[in-house]
Amino acid sequence: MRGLWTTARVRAAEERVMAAVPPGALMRRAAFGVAVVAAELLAGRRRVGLLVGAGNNGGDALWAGYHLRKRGVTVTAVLLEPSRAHAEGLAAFRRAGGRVVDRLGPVDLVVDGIVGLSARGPLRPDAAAHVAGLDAPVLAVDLPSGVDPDTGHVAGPAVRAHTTVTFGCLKPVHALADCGDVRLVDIGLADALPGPDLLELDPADVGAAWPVPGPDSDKYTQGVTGVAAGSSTYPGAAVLATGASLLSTSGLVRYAGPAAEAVRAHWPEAICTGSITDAGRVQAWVVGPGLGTGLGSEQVLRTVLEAGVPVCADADAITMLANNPDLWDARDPDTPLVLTPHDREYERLAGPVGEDRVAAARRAADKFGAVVLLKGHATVIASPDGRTLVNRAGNSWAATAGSGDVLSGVLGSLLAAGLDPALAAACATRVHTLAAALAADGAPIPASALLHALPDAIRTTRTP
Ligand SMILES: NC(=O)C1=CN([C@@H]2O[C@H](COP(=O)(O)OP(=O)(O)OC[C@H]3O[C@@H](n4cnc5c(N)ncnc54)[C@H](OP(=O)(O)O)[C@@H]3O)[C@@H](O)[C@H]2O)[C@@H](O)CC1
Ligand SMILES: Nc1ncnc2c1ncn2[C@@H]1O[C@H](COP(=O)(O)OP(=O)(O)O)[C@@H](O)[C@H]1O
Ligand SMILES: [K+]
Repeated sequence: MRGLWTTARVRAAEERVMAAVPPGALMRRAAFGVAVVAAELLAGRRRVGLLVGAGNNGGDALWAGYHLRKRGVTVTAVLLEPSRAHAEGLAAFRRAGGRVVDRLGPVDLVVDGIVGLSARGPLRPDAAAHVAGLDAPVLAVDLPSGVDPDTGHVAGPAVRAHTTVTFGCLKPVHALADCGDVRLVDIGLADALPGPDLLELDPADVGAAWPVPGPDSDKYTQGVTGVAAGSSTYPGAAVLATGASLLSTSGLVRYAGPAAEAVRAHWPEAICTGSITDAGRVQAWVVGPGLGTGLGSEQVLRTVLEAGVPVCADADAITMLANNPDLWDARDPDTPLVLTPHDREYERLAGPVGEDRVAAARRAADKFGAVVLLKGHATVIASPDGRTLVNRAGNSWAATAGSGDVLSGVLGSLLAAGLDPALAAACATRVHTLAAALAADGAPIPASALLHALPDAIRTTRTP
């Protein structure tokens, strides 16, 4: 499990540590770390260009330039605001033989020291002009300039980093935006940091949490998943969600709804019935994918919410809850509910997502007293108890019709197994992401291919 800390808390920790170490010590450690990674990326090549902004991020770049000069690398620097460039860093850089230039010529690596934790908004025009002309890989100092450190939002021109070297701890940007390969350099902040603001699961965390049958298990003890999804118009959603539940658990999966024939044809092991009223007992429900939003579907949703077991409400279930707030009354507030909206569904439910997806997920989790899984390339999972988990897909192969149905099926089986709902949501998201990468392997895939990669994805998390 990796923690991520917002800039306000990083700054507070830095201040505490800075008071206890010699002046400039933190920057020296940070810059040395940048130089080590730069040397590794250079792999024997010898030309580095620095883009240097007005603050300490530029200072890091200049000191890294100093260390690279000491290793015999040719280093040139563009100072975006010469009068505000970090004075000691610039003096050291020049002393070591670094040259200040107006524009970077041909180089093998660019070090982005334009802006770091104080970044606000996209790159300003002069910085953007220097970045636009780059054709060498970029090593970003702390974060790619132009990307918001706390939200990962990119509102205009920004650096695209091959690698990012960050210091002391990870920040939200590193899980929410594309920072390339992220390297963490220890500058001695750990003891000064409070608990993290965000968490990101490692595959091993997922493997450790995944329910597996033991000697005393049978099909009932592992939790029975109920799937209330699909319609005569959209039977595929039911097939995908039920299949995903079946492939995520060794326990039993029941399907209830008008797509029973289609589900049975694809998944003979599912127990299928045409109506929610004779579905039998389950330990969690998945409701919504392809269900429709008519009166009959509202009744299905009401029945599920009244069942007193954890519920994953997806797709049409979310739309119904948004259109008809009376449906909330059917819910037992003490029973876990996980809402899995994409941005448009979120908007129906709780207004525009806005630039800060973490804040949006937390708002809705508070408002509804539910775990909210806000889907996207970076998925944010907020629990009403304040925990927030993030998962960055790293590839976009899952952006295909029906892949959300697969996610809700996986999540339902983890809820039925009794996992904490926020952990269940984060594990399901992570495995979904891994399955997409494994299935795609560089080429587009339909959601059914993602579905069939679930066992391999789960296996990956369980392999030490
Ligand atoms: N504190 C520590 O102990 C350590 C800190 N360390 C390092 O310090 C970094 C933080 O440094 P920092 O706070 O000096 O500011 P920084 O991010 O360099 O910004 C400078 C100025 O840029 C400007 N600017 C803003 N937005 C912009 C944009 N979009 N496009 C262009 N320019 C923009 C804005 O100037 P303005 O013109 O608005 O006054 C802002 O004030 C941190 O990320 C890490 O690298 C490490 O050495 C480890 C120890
Ligand atoms: N650009 C993207 N990169 C990675 N994953 C994505 C991207 N866009 C969507 N996804 C993932 O794909 C799934 C899509 O779900 P959803 O929008 O509900 O699709 P559908 O309703 O067609 O099943 C979600 O798990 C989401 O996180
Ligand atoms: K930077």
